[in-house]
Amino acid sequence: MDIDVRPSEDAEKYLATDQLVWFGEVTDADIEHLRLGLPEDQRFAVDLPDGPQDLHSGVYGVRPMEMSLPGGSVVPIAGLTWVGVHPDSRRRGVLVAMMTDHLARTHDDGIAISALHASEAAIYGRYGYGIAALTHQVDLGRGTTFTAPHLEDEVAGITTQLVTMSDPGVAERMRACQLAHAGDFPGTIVGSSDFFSLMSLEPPEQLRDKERRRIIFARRNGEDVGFTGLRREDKWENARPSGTVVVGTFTGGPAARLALARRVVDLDLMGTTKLENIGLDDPILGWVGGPRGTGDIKTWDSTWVRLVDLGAAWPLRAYEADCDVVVEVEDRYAPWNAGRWRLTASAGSGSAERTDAAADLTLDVNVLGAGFLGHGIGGLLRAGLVSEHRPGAYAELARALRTLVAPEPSIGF
Ligand SMILES: CC(=O)SCCNC(=O)CCNC(=O)[C@H](O)C(C)(C)COP(=O)(O)OP(=O)(O)OC[C@H]1O[C@@H](n2cnc3c(N)ncnc32)[C@H](O)[C@@H]1OP(=O)(O)O
Repeated sequence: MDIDVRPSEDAEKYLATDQLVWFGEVTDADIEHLRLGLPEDQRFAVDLPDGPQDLHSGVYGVRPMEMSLPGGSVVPIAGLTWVGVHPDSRRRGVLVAMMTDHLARTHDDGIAISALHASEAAIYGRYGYGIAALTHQVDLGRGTTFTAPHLEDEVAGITTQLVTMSDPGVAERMRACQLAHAGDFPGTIVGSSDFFSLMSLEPPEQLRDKERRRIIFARRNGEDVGFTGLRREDKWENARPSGTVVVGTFTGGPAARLALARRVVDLDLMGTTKLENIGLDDPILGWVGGPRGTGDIKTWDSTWVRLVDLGAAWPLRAYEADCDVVVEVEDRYAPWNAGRWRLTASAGSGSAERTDAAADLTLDVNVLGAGFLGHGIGGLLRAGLVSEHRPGAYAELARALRTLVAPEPSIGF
């Protein structure tokens, strides 16, 4: 059955479908959330002929965003989000139709990369997305000490400033800071100003007993040089204050991050600091002497990347090692990518050209997405997810894609 995917012109129906999938009721705040979160022409829907009358059978949306790549370029990407299929329409191919539509539209719009945060691990690999950045969630005790002798001079010049997310100008300051540091932290996703304003929308029914999100800026010579977001949760145990401060992504250079980390483990009346989004090579683990210098530590997938246009995407980033490999790319959902490519990297620059030469490797396009931000993919050959026809060819490709430092996890979107 051919399933038609069209722009949704009915914001309330779109929202109500999303809220059914994500178990909520539509409120005035959700309408504002949708307005800030998704441009009107980036909301798409399916209405199956025998589907629900009052709701869509499926919805998805795209946030126009930017992402930094190895080498420092910051490029436009399609941020796939709000994917949901009505419970009565599940497992009838609605998602397949929506993903096919998304990839074709993104390609037609000249955007080479799509990215997302997945709700479940099993959904997006088949559509060509690979796990391109991992994230740690790390618990730290009150007053954890951080050792970084070669940053101390720089940290001494940094002060911190606590503000509330909804204070005037905060969203703009956050975006400016993120953009300024994105190039040094490949994998950073930079949202539009609306995206940051969206984060300050915290209606009472969502907050319940939580405090509003606060932002701490790191400042040097009167300028912002970094920030992080936090929310404190109040708790008393045996007459002692033992609250938890939940901290989001750190933005800024290493010295700003150190100043911010020291600040968030030293908040009055808190017992534990939960860092929710720390990259695999984040300096935090070095500062505390390794994983046993923390409390609980967990690892999850962060950004999933999809090369929508392989030929256009490959030269957008820089490469730390050379390679020259012929790859047979399997790509069921973006057939314009499928087939044989000569992928090269030389003196930092990449080029992707069509070729008839014999293939050195056969792999799904999701493998290239997984490696595109610099995350190590060498293990996928051992895992049997790549087929190698010329010994050593995969090592060449994986070394070229890998960066010295693992990519930055991104803020959820
Ligand atoms: C970027 C984001 O927005 S992430 C948010 C994703 N949305 C959600 O998790 C909301 C809850 N879930 C849903 O709405 C739906 O179950 C969806 C969107 C995940 C899947 O929609 P469906 O229309 O049922 O998927 P569809 O029928 O097209 O199935 C496509 C294939 O994916 C498989 N699949 C779909 N969902 C899952 C899943 N959660 N786990 C494993 N496999 C899955 C199907 O089995 C099918 O496989 P097949 O081709 O081998 O038969």
